[in-house]
Order: sequence, then C-alpha cells, then structure tokens
Amino acid sequence: MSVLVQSLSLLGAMQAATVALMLWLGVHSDESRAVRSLHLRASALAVEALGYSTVAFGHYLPAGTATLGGNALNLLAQAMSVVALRMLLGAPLRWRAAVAVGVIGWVGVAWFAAVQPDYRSRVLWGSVAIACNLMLNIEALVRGRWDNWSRARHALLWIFALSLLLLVWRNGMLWLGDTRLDSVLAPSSINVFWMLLSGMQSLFYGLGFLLLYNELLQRQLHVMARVDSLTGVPNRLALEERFTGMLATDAGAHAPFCLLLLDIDHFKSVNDRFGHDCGDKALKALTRRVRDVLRGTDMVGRLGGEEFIVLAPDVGRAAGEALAERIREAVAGAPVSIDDRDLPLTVSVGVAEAELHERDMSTTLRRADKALYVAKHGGRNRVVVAPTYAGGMAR
Ligand SMILES: Nc1nc2c(ncn2[C@@H]2O[C@H](COP(=O)(O)OP(=O)(O)OP(=O)(O)O)[C@@H](O)[C@H]2O)c(=O)[nH]1
Repeated sequence: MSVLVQSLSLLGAMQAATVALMLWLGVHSDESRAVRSLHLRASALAVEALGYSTVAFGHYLPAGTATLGGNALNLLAQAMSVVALRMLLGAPLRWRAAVAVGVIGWVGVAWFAAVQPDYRSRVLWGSVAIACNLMLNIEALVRGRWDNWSRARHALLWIFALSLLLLVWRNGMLWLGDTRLDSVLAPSSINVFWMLLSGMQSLFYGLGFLLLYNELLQRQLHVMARVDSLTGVPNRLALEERFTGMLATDAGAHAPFCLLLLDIDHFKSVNDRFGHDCGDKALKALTRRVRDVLRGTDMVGRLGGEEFIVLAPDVGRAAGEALAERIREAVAGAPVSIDDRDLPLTVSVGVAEAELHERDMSTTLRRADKALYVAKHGGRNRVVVAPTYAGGMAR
C-alpha cells in the first residue's frame, strides 16, 4: 500500500480544521479565561490546518513556499497553543518564550532550506523548536498542586511525551537510517508515518484540551455551588457536606463537635431604616467579625437570610457555649461601620453538640434552632445550649 504524503497533509488539515470548528462552536461565548484559551487553541488549529494545506498543495505553490510558509504557520500555531494551554491552566503565559522559540526555529529552518540546504539539519532544528514548545506545555501541566491531577492532565502529558518520542524517532531515522531524504514530500515510509502520526497528534491534543477545559469547568461549578455569593463564605450545601464529613470523623475518633446557629437580632429594622444595600453590607461585616473569632479549623457559613452556622470540630458542649459567647461578645462589643455610619448589631445563638446517632445536619440544626428560639424569646443577644437527647435545655 502506498500513501502520498500530500494526501495525509490534506487529511491533517481537515482534521485540524474540524477540531478547530468544534472548539469554536462547542462552547458558549463569554469573557472567561477558559473560553478565551479554548478560542485561542481553536485559532491555533486553524493556522495549523493552513500549514498542512501548504504542504498538501506545495507542488502548485512557488518554490520554497511549502517549506518556509508551512513551517512558519506550524511554528506560529505551536506558539499559540503553548499560550492557550497555559492560559487554561492559569500558569504564567510565557508568550515571549513561545514567540522566541517560533522565531529562532523558523530562522534556522530557513537557513537550512535557502542558505545552506540540508534537509536533516533543517528537520533537527525544527524538531528542537517543537521540543521546546512541548517542554513549555509539560512544565505548565506538572506545575502547581498535585491534587489537581486529573485524567485530562494525564492524557495530555502522555500526548506530549509521545510527541517527543515521535520527534526522536524521526530524527533518529533520518540521521542513523539508510534512507537519504531531501524533503518531507519525498515518498518514503518515514515521511508517511511522520505525517500520519503528527496529524493524529494534533487531533488528540485538541480533544485532550477540550477534556481539560471540561474538567476545569466542572471544578469551578463545584466550588461556585458551595459559596454564598453575597458574603463569600460556604453556603448550606458546603456546610452540610462538612458536617457529614465531621460526623464520620467523630464516629471514628470519638471527638465531639458543635453546631452554632447565629441569627442577627432585629435585622429587619436595619433594612427598613437604612435600606437593603446597607443590610447586605452589614451581613458581610458580620461575617468578617465572626471569622476573626474562629480558629482555622472552624467553619462559618451562611444558612440563608440573616442566619449563619459555625461548625466547630473538637469542641464539646461547654467549649461550644464558650465559643458562642465569644462570638456574641465580638459582635455586640463594637458597632460595625457601614458607609460612615456606626451600626450596633447583636446576635442570638443556639448551640447544639452533634450526636453520633444523628445522620445529617438537619437533626442537629433542629435542636440548635429550638435553642435559638429560646434565646430570642429570652430577650435576644444571648446564647442558649440545646439539651442532649437525655437532658433538658441548658443555659
Ligand atoms: N439586606 C438583606 N436582608 C436580608 C437578606 N436575607 C434576608 N434579609 C432580611 O432579613 C430580615 C429578617 O427579618 P426577620 O426574620 O423578621 O427577623 P429579625 O428582624 O432579624 O428579627 P429577629 O430575628 O426576631 O430578631 C428580613 O427583613 C429580610 O428581608 C439579604 O440577603 N440581604
């Protein structure tokens, strides 16, 4: 079976153009870094498709166009891809390094094509430039936190490692093998394999890129779904997940932990007197005030409205009550400053120690809520501890 390199180039061009279209049209348009990186990668693929086309139609173009133009387009596409991947990963873009690699790569290729024609040296020079780009990609992938490792990162790393191997194989065959070639268009198994595999590599890289984008998006959504958009603290879902996690640890390690339910007193009057906007700022200020009292292991989150929850690990009923007192005093101790206005705030707190038979947050929350009700009816700005199942209401 014989395959023309030109036919494979045309196939490579069509593959790159198809993946480019998929990346362009497959995501909704917004100004996020991830979408911009995807569009940049799509543009790189479009440039790559042009590069393949110059090789495919090289015979119809003026002499030297396929070599000089094709390599220029290819190196440009590579530089764009490096920046795109780094943008997606949030790594420093290194676009100067990517452009420098492209320019130096192209000057070398042009030198060994026009000034001192030598096909093997030309390929070697171009390969070193491609290898530098691959190393920039690999560096972006392996930097950062290891708990960010994902299937997409592994897949991309494999694709880049195999691309490096392909470069080594091609140069090894050209320098050590018997075949003497003078062009990528010359009919030979080395050229056919090179063209076939490099075309597939850009296809796989495009798909790996999309996979990584998808994973990052899912991660972002996971985080967004657990943050209260007004105050920036964990929301109810995050609190429930943390509670369940603490319950599992508690069951294993027999360490007690407490849930504190905080409710701002007479918050309606803040909204009524100073407006909803001022009320929002008061909620943010209160969150900061509570955070300042807590240890690093405690978690404060917003249940909704003017209600907050504090989850305090390794804290029994007595220590939970003391913590709630500290929070109450910190809030009541000094007014919060909002728009040059000093606003006195107080909170009522219901405290409940989680019990081992409670399977999720709602049961403990119900007991804390009853304690909070008692605190509100006892005059507000106070702490009440919920009874254990066996005992009565504690003060
Ligand atoms: N600004 C602002 N107000 C909110 C938000 N969520 C809930 N509220 C307000 O919080 C107030 C809660 O009022 P109530 O449930 O009557 O409670 P309260 O006035 O704090 O009285 P007590 O809890 O009984 O001390 C209502 O006015 C809500 O509109 C919010 O996100 N922003």
